[in-house]
Amino acid sequence: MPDTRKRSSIWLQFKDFFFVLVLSLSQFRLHGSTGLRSGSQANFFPPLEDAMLPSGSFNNRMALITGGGTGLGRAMTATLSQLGAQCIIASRKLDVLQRTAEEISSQTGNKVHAVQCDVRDPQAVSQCVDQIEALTGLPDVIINNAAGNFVCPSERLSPNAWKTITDIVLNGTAFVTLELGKRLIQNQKGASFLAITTIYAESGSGFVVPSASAKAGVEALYKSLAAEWGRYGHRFNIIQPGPIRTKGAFSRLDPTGAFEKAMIDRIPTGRLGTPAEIANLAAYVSSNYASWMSGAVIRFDGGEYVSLAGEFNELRSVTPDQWKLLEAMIRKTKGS
Ligand SMILES: CCCCCCCCC/C=C\C=C\C(=O)SCCNC(=O)CCNC(=O)[C@H](O)C(C)(C)COP(=O)(O)OP(=O)(O)OC[C@H]1O[C@@H](n2cnc3c(N)ncnc32)[C@H](O)[C@@H]1OP(=O)(O)O
Ligand SMILES: NC(=O)C1=CN([C@@H]2O[C@H](COP(=O)(O)OP(=O)(O)OC[C@H]3O[C@@H](n4cnc5c(N)ncnc54)[C@H](OP(=O)(O)O)[C@@H]3O)[C@@H](O)[C@H]2O)C=CC1
Repeated sequence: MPDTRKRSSIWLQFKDFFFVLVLSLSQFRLHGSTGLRSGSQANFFPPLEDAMLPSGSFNNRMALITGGGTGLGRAMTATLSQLGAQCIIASRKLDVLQRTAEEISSQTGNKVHAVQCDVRDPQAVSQCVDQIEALTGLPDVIINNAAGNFVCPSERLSPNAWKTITDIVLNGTAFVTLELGKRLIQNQKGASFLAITTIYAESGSGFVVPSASAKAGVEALYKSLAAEWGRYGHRFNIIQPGPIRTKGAFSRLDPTGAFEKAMIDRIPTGRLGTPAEIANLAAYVSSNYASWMSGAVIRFDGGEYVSLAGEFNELRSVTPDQWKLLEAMIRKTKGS
């Protein structure tokens, strides 16, 4: 390579490295390196971490949680297990699942089973359900939580990138739901189905377009089945979480941490959600206390969605003195 081209390629690599470094350092300086980052108004809204439902609420009940080895799925599994459920967690990485299952079982005293399953593959899903039937019988609670996502400008997406995300999120949820739904119907057993989507399933969002499209499809699937399969004893509900720190989500959606402060600043409750909070909500929706709830779409986001939606919401930054001036200006227009 000629010297000038070599020098410019080294400079480009250095520039990329410098960009990431500056983003990471500014983030560290503003918020510290770890922990639940929050603004001062978060003091009004402290998260409660303990299980909300009475103990034993899930005694003699079986729950399947896809993606239950990590993040939010793990928290939901821990709560259901603590409340008496026998849980089955399913995803691709058996070692991760087994570690989580052992940790939760040893804390709650209730068995957690680990079953390997790639939800993109309908045959694997069918085999996974065979395994579940043999281990525990058909579940009473199904939580479709597994997902894949990354931020990427849409013009950079390959067909396989699109297919990978939509296969995990939409097809995966459909395969699990249809396989279990059919077998439950055959056995005349009702169940609670819950899908974890996200707030942008409703609004759409740039830079996560395969995820937004697939999550919107999941919502249509669950609302449709809520109408069709009530007659078989099935309930279908949806939780749309806002941002909750997990390694899986944050490492793929904000890898440098540079966008986090702006995100928290626009959340009216001034903080991220916690895994325990969504686990309590998922437990309630999946429990018999919610037996009249079906077809519901529950937004659980600290107010982020409405905050992003209202075009005047940025006026929060106007000070009382500035309001005096603005009001005077507006009042002067009387009669004009
Ligand atoms: C503004 C601040 C935001 C802060 C956080 C906000 C939080 C709010 C969150 C809201 C919603 C969240 C929704 C979520 O779903 S979060 C959960 C995220 N968790 C996961 O994604 C876990 C599982 N993910 C994975 O296993 C991988 O990331 C996977 C890529 C989705 C699948 O892995 P695998 O099957 O091994 O796929 P490949 O690596 O073979 O890739 C397939 C295909 O995709 C292309 N690709 C992969 N990564 C990227 C990328 N970053 N950019 C562009 N393209 C990518 C890859 O090249 C392959 O395509 P091809 O064969 O054409 O090369
Ligand atoms: N954290 C957040 O801020 C938000 C999260 N959500 C949603 O919450 C849910 C959980 O996300 P979160 O806990 O943050 O992220 P994680 O990355 O921790 O969870 C995703 C899980 O999906 C599993 N998974 C991925 N691909 C497959 C596959 N092909 N087959 C089976 N399982 C698969 C993964 O396990 P494995 O790798 O072993 O397969 C993993 O356990 C997702 O539905 C996500 O969209 C929604 C809004 C906000």
